[in-house]
Amino acid sequence: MAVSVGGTAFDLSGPEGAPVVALIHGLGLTRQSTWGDIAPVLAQRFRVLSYDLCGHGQSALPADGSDLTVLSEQLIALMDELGIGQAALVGFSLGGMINRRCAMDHAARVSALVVLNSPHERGLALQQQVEAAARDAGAGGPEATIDAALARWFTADFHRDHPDAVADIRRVVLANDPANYALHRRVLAEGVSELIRPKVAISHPTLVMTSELDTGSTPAMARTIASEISGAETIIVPGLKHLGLIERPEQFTAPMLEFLALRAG
Ligand SMILES: O=C(O)CC1=CCC(=O)O1
Repeated sequence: MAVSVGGTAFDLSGPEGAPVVALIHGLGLTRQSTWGDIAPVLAQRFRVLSYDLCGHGQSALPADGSDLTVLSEQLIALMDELGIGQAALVGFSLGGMINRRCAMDHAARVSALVVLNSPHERGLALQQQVEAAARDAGAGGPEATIDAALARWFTADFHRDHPDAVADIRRVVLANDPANYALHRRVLAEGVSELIRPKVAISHPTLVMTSELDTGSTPAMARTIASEISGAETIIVPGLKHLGLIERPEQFTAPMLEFLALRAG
């Protein structure tokens, strides 16, 4: 692990000189908890950059508030410091909102996008639920939403067969600074509005994936995201929920590798 001048904790692995793939985790998670099983597989072929979002894991708290622009600039500053001109951006959930913001604001720095289990226009009822969760987190921190989140994120089979893995994720989420967690829950709730029918067209090669049973980043949303990006492909992974990439990482790495091998260079 290393820490950038701006206070971002990161890991860089894989062959020097290979195309760079940057991995962006989701709300309340960390680079290691999200990409621990995936980064080593990608690093057999790509130079892999994974890092902790502002105020998450081992990265410094945001200096002055946060939104998708702050989070996208965090990645660009890290790439600048590491001398990375261009990278394929793989973003999970909130990370899949950050990579879309980055593609709009820094098109030339992005070779391709992989948007994983990431939300889009929610409809009134779901939007109100997500905003209520942000208010609950504002009042009670990650404790207030963790039980509902773990039920939404993992299948009943995974809860039964892998209680230790679920407990690990619970610990990671509960370790968050409460104010920072609530702040980023608001970014997750409110940030989608700037991504719907994007004002700046995204035209990068794009793969959009989600899980069949993901109720917050639904298959319909994935198809809509793809419909707004020219030529984007969509894959729906059967039988999994929001954190399908932790439950069955190979279901995500295989199509990602195939896509990135053709498009990340
Ligand atoms: O809490 C949710 O279900 C949504 C979410 C999880 C990680 C992320 O970025 O958003």
